[in-house]
Amino acid sequence: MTDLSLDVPTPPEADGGVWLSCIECENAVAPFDDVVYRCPDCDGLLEARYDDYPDWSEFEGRGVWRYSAALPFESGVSIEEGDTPLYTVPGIEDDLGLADLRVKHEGMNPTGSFKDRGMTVGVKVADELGVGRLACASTGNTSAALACYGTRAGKQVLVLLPAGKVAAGKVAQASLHGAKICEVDGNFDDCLDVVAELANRGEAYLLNSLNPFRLEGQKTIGLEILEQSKAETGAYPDRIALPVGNAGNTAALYKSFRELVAAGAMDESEMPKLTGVQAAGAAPMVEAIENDWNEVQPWDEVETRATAIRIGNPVNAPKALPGIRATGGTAVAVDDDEITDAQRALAREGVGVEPASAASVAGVRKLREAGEISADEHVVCLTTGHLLKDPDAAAAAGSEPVSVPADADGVLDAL
Ligand SMILES: Cc1ncc(COP(=O)(O)O)c(C=O)c1O
Ligand SMILES: N[C@@H](CCOP(=O)(O)O)C(=O)O
Repeated sequence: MTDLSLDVPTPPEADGGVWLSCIECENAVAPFDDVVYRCPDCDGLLEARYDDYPDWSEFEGRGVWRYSAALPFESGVSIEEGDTPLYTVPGIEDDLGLADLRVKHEGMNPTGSFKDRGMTVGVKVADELGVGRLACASTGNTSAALACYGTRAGKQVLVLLPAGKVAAGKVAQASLHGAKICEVDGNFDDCLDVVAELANRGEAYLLNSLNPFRLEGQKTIGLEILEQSKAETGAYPDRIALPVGNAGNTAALYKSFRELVAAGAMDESEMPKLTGVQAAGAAPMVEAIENDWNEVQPWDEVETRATAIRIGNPVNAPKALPGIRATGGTAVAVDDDEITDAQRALAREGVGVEPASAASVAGVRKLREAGEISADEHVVCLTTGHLLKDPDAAAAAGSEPVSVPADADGVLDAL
């Protein structure tokens, strides 16, 4: 398995101190001469590489672009993404018996998910490349963010969704922000195959997390968690638990840690343990970690209430599996009822999330009960999308309204 080294030779044609390198064969590919998503030699995944890596002193401003010294550009197509809250959740923290538990709520981004961080960078790259049509496959959030940022940049946006499997709020967002929506008779993985073929034919620029520049934006989640945790608790977290679908965030957070280590800004031993959580009905990454496999075996049939992570073939697994292992983390599967319980618990702390997001908290509960997380740990759970993304799931997890007559006594009688 690859060690995801950042120490690869700079290609002579690298422009502006950033280029792409294959994580498998370390072949360097100049970024802007060509539109590439995989290594032309071995089909491996690509990662952005830089001449040098910044330390904390080089970051200034707010949001994603605070970290521009670690990104391919100074600025992008922005609507003030990032800078999301790191909430305390004292009720859940007590219940789980943890020294410190925080929730990094990415649902507070402009379109209500972490995808905005990726799109502000990815759409900027698309603009620099001069491409006209942007496309993605999506379980919903990627399509909402791409529609929003792509349209703002004046691009045509095409999104492929698995028919009947995307939450209502997300389809509404993609539609109103101006995307052309195609509903595919297949699951997310089928949609990604189709959109990848369109991209390879040159019909569209792909902005799923297979695009390494999108993950550069998502890297800022890791940088922000570390900075906020240090400021608020005096230390980096011991562990970051996150829901896993296509495994882009796991890959991106690990890259943010590796770059800080390369800059001498963090010791390798300080990297938080990356802890991936999947829905039991879509858990190929968990299967690979549990069996110590170097590759995931794709699942053809996937099902879960957490539709955002209803993914059977996580494209970023070759980047994410080493991240989980190198940080001493793990992966765990939770069932749909455990996800809904965690969604309710978060809502009672004032943190409204969609089902996939609640998987992170459900996973920490499971690992804590199994004794795999100790009481003295400082844990951050990533909650990836807002409650209103999936109003049907929220209503089903909440309580039924009661019908009352239009008078005060009638209301009091119903209490
Ligand atoms: C709300 C939400 N949570 C989690 C995920 C999983 O993130 P990743 O694909 O980076 O593993 C997604 C999409 O994949 C999502 O939309
Ligand atoms: N949950 C995602 C699935 C696609 O993942 P991506 O990160 O590869 O774009 C979505 O919102 O569509």
